[in-house]
Amino acid sequence: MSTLRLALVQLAVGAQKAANLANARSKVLEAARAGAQMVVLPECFNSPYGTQYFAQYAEEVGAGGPCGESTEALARMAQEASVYLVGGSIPERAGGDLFNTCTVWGPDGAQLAKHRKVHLFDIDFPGKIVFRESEVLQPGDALTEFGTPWGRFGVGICYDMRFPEMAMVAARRGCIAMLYPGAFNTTTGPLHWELLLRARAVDNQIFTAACSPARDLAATYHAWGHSTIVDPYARVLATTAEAPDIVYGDLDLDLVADARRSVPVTTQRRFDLYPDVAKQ
Ligand SMILES: NC(=O)CCC(=O)C(=O)O
Repeated sequence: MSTLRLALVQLAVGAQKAANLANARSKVLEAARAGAQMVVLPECFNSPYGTQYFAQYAEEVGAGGPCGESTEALARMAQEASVYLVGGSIPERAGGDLFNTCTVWGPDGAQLAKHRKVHLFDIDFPGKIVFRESEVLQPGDALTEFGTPWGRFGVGICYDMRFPEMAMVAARRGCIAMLYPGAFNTTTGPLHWELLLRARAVDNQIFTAACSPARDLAATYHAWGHSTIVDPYARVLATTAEAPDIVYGDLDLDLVADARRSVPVTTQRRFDLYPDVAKQ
């Protein structure tokens, strides 16, 4: 189990939820036919991305199995394709609250994890973009990992990748990769998307991957695209532009130990000098 074929489905997401689910299914099956063993879908894969849409597209999301149209579809497609499926994210309704939530499914269709976006995307980039998820969403309150035959994986959603502590804690707990369904935009994407993925990778000597929706210039939010996989040396292993695509990467898992042997920062930390940094 020292190589993993990972696929990121850069999906064209539109206004019809049923069409988004059907399109996701067909791309997950296509990735599986191409040998993918784990597939990642984008942030907000069943709905356009925007605070005005979340309530309309929201569904309940269980922790122990499917309970709405989208999670039922995810469980079925993981099983049909026989892959580990990181099911992007969907707007989740829980009581009176809404969350931005990722679910993870095993090849038998069992639910392995549920992550609610912890850091909400609230920015004001003068003259470029104002976005405030917190106007309609609540933040999650837990970090998320799941186990596979290849090792443990951490999950974050988009803006979560800006917070190094999250990836650092996952790596110190033994995760070999951080996976981020994400939808950066045409302002922050060119500035920071690849930089952040490579930074999280080099700091922690893990793989990182982020899966975006394809860009739709008719939508209210223009996703950056550029779904990307980075290795533990912070090299870009696979990437794409903004059109619908599937990005494949063959992850040589020995590279995690290899990078840590070559540049042994994991054993050289000086917690005596920064004791307030979580030593997990
Ligand atoms: N959906 C998001 O969280 C977008 C994050 C983003 O664009 C950023 O710059 O951060």
